[in-house]
Amino acid sequence: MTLLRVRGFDIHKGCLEPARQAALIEALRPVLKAAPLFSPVVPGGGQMSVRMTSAGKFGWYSDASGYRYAEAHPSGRPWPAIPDPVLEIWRQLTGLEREPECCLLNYYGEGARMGLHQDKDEADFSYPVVSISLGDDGLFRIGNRTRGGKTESVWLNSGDVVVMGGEARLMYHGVDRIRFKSSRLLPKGGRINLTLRVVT
Ligand SMILES: O=C(O)CCC(=O)C(=O)O
Ligand SMILES: [Fe+2]
Repeated sequence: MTLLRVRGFDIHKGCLEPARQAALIEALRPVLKAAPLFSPVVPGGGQMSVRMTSAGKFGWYSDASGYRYAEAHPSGRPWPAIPDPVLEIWRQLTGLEREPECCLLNYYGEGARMGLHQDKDEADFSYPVVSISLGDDGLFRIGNRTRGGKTESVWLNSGDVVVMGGEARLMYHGVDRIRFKSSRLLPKGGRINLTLRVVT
């Protein structure tokens, strides 16, 4: 495991060994069953190429009227609890007493991407966002605190964990593309990214 620091983003390469990655996928199965993936509509009216769901008290949600945290899945059912092996990573890397209230699960299938954005729907930016990559490689792009300017990119591989805290907390970031089927963790291919967030 090596720590790479890019513009304040702490990138823990190879943080999770293969057995731990497989255990995480197992722990996520019941989450996906209770709260199936959906494709959010964005305020402009388009649909995200990433499919998503959440675990925790709050889930991230978007429709034509905007982005927000919601207390229920679009089905109307509450979000399932954040699995313990996921919380364990938060505790290990942040050392914080406070626990995340949202685990957003993004699934990137072939061709999916996520445009540059800031994570700013949370109330307190002094808490970091912890991002866990599983499955196919994803090209993560890091920008600045404001839109535009030079960016830097780094490939995130299965088992990498990024801590976005401090100066990085409000910096633009996104995923340009994935290398579909570069990993065998997910039988059908694709990339799962989990982001752990303190919301309120
Ligand atoms: O997929 C990733 O690595 C980043 C996801 C992300 O930035 C987000 O969900 O806000
Ligand atoms: Fe983000």
